[in-house]
Amino acid sequence: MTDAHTAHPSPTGAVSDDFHVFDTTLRDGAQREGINLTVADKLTIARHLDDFGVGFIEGGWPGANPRDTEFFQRARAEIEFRHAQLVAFGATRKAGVRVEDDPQVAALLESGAPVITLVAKSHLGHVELALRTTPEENLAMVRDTVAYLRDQGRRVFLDCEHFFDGYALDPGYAKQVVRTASEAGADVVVLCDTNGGMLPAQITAVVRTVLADTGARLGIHAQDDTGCAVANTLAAVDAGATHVQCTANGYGERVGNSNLFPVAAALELKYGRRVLPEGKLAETTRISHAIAEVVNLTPSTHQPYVGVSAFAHKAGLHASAIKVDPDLYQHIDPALVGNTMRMLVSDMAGRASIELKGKELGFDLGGDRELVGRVVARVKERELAGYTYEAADASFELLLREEVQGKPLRYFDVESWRAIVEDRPDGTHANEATVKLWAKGERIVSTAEGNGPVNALDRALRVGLERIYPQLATMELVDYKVRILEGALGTGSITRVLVSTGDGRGEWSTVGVAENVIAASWQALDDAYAYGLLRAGVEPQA
Ligand SMILES: CC(=O)SCCNC(=O)CCNC(=O)[C@H](O)C(C)(C)COP(=O)(O)OP(=O)(O)OC[C@H]1O[C@@H](n2cnc3c(N)ncnc32)[C@H](O)[C@@H]1OP(=O)(O)O
Ligand SMILES: CC(=O)C(=O)O
Repeated sequence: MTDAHTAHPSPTGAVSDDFHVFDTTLRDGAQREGINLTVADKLTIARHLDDFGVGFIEGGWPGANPRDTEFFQRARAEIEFRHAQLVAFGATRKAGVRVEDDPQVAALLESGAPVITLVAKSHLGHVELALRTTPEENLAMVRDTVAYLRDQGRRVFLDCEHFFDGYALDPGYAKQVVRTASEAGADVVVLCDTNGGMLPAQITAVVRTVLADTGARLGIHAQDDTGCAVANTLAAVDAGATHVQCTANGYGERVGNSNLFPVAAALELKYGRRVLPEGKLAETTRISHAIAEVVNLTPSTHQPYVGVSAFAHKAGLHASAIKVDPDLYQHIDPALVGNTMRMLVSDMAGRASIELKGKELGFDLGGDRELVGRVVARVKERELAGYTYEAADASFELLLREEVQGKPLRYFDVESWRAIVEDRPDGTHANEATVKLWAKGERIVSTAEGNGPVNALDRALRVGLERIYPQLATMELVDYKVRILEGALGTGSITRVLVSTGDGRGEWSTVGVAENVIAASWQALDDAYAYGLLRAGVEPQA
C-alpha cells in the first residue's frame, strides 16, 4: 500500500490536518438550481477557495459528465494549489461488480486527485430500495472501494448519505458502515444529513454516540432544509467532529448547504480554532462576493458576516450606544472578516445616528445639538413623505450640507422643464424633453430626445450643462428604480424613484418623490448630478 500522505504531500501553506475545512461548492454547490458552471468558472472558484485557505476542494464527479472530467485535468495542469488539496467525488462500486472493473471507480483514479470522497449508503431503506441490494453487499461495496483506492495511494473520505435518518431507523447498521469504512482505511467518515431535516440537539447526540462507539474520525455534511445547516455543523463539532463540509455562500442542492463563511468565522472567532491560514479570515467578505460574481448570483445583502447589511445599523437606540462603543451592538469587529460598519439614516434615526453618519461623511456634528436635531426632524418629515435615505446616501449628504451651510448646494437653478410623450399611429412613441436652466449666470435652454421621457430629460439636462460642467461627461446612470408608495390610490399614488449614478471611480444613490413619476425622476437626477459635481471637486455656485 502506498501512503497517501507521502504520494500527495499537503500544499506548503496548508493549516494543520487535525481539523478539516472541506469545501464542496464545485460539487454540492453546483447542484443548486440556477447554478450552471463552465470549466473556466470552476477553475476560477477553485482559485478563490484556495486563496481563502480551505484545506480541501471537492471539484466534482469525474466521469459523471465531460465538464467535471475536464475540470480535474485542467486543475492539475493550471492551478498550483497553495493551501488546498483537490478532491474527486464518486460512489462506491456498483453492487455485484468487482471494484477493479467499475468504470466509475476508474474515473476517480484517472482524475489524478490525491483525495477521493466516496458516497455510500448507511440507511437500510436506501440499501434495499435505491441500491436494490443486501446490507452485507453494501458493506462489501464500502470495504472494497475504500481499500482499493487506498491501495492506489489515495486518501479516502467516506460520505455516509442519509446517516442521521438511517441511524434513527437502525443505529447498529449505520454504525457498522462507519466501522467498515474506517477499518478499510477511510481517514474520515462523514455523517451526512442528506435530507437536511435534523436539528442541532439531534446532531450533537448522534455524533457523540457514534464517536464513542466506533472511534472513527468523523466529519459532518449538513443540508439546510431546516435552516440549521450552520448550527448543525457546529453542533457536530461540539460533539467531536473534526471535518466540516461546507459550500461558499451556502449554495447547494434544494435550499442549500452549510455556509462556509459563517462556519469558518465561527470556528476562528468563537471557538478560537485556527482553521484558515494567517490573515485569511479578513478576506472572507471579498471571497464570498467574488464567488457570487462567478456563479452569477447577487450576493445576499443579509448574509451573516459578509452581507453589506451584516454590520449596518438603523435603529437610533443602537446608534446612541455605538457612538460610545461599537461593540455594544456588534458581535465582532467587522474588519475581522473584511466587512465594514455602516450607519443607516431613516425615520428610525436619532441624534446619534446622524452624528455617526455625519462622521462617516467627514462632518463633525458632535457639538451642535440644535443642528443635529434639525437634521433628524427633516429626515423624519421627508421619510414620512416617502423619501428613503438609507438607500440614498448622496441625497442625505446634500440634505446634511444644506443644514450645515444654511443653504442648498447649487450648481444650477431650474427655471422649468417639460417632457412630452407622443403616441404615433404606428404604435411607436417619440419622447422629447426641454429644460430651461441657469448656471454660472447663463440661461440655458436645451432639448433632447430619448428612449423614454426620463431618458429624454436626463439627456436634455446633460446636453445643456456639459459645456459648463465638462465633468458630467464621465457620469452615467447605472440603475433606476421606481416604487409606488400608496398602492391603493392607483395611478394617483405617490412615486419614489431611486437613481444610482457612476463616474468610473464609484457609485452614489439619490432619491426623488412626487405624485408624478417624471417629477420624482427629475428630483433624483438633480441630486445625482449635483452630488457628482461635488465629488468631482467642482465649486458650487455662490
Ligand atoms: C446526496 C448527493 O448529493 S450525492 C451526489 C449526487 N450527484 C449527482 O448525482 C450528480 C452526478 N450524477 C450523474 O451524473 C449520474 O447520476 C451518474 C453518472 C452518477 C450515474 O448515472 P446513471 O448511471 O445513468 O445512473 P442513475 O443516475 O440513473 O442512478 C444511479 C445509480 O447509482 C447507484 N448508486 C447510488 N448510490 C450509490 C452508491 N453509494 N454506491 C454505488 N452505487 C450507487 C444507484 O443504485 C443507481 O444504480 P442503477 O444504475 O443500477 O440503477
Ligand atoms: C453527500 C451529500 O451531498 C449528502 O449526503 O447530502
